[in-house]
Amino acid sequence: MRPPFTPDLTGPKSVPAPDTGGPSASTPRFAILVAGGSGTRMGADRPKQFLNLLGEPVLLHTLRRFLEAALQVEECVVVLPPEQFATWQQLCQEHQVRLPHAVVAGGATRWASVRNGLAYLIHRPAGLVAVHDGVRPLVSAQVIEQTYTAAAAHGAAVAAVAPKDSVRGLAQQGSYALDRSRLRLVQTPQCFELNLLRRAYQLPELPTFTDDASVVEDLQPIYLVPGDYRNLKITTPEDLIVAEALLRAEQATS
Ligand SMILES: Nc1ccn([C@@H]2O[C@H](COP(=O)(O)OP(=O)(O)OP(=O)(O)O)[C@@H](O)[C@H]2O)c(=O)n1
Ligand SMILES: C[C@](O)(CO)[C@H](O)COP(=O)(O)O
Repeated sequence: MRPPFTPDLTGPKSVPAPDTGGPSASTPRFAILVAGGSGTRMGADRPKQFLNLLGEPVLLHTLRRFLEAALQVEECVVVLPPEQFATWQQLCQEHQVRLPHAVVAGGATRWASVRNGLAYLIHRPAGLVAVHDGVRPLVSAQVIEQTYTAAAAHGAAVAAVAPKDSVRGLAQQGSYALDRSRLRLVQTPQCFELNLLRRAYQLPELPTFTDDASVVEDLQPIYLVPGDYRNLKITTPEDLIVAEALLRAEQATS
């Protein structure tokens, strides 16, 4: 694996004193933005994290959400496919990005990318870490804040929303109705005590790991915080159209 590099480090790096107690208001906050995927379902000419969303790459919007709001994120790690480092560096120059972040090489799966991002935080003795999809550029500061706060209280907290549609399970013959009042659609951020997430990511990868909550849940119950229907994951082409509309609406009211 290539060593991590930092395309732009304008802010001073502070190393906090070791934290001996549980999480508190002063617990350091970290963020891992995973953008190591290839965007197969989008079918674009480049990974969807670099697609243009109202003048800026999707990933830059996401980075701003974490670093421009008053969330006190001390260190932000962006995970990218190693062959895309140069693209991101160029985009950062083009858009004059002054947001301090480290860049780390991703892996073959989201799990491997998160694990690599986590490894970058090795020098941090404790804290709270948010894992967020680089392709969820519309996450609000409120959802991020509430997820960090809940993780401080419960160890593991994940943003989620109730399904709006009816839901059916697949059976060998046909399908059957599920009680949607007992189901939630899981989003990111997913926030954890740093050492809990480290322990979870030391276990072997399973095919059932689709997010971080599924990696952690054998070690710690997952607390759900209200997510936001606007916090969509850009996955297929129509998501980009919806994201543009939502962003325009947000800009019009701010
Ligand atoms: N090896 C991987 C795979 C995914 N991700 C990231 O995890 C998030 C959610 O993944 P998904 O939407 O599935 O992204 P892709 O894997 O890029 O898309 P696809 O499955 O369509 O190829 C994205 O921010 C993606 O970049 C990652 O960091 N490393
Ligand atoms: C992490 C996630 O965004 C939560 O909804 C989702 O599980 C990612 O899934 P994908 O298979 O990588 O699209």
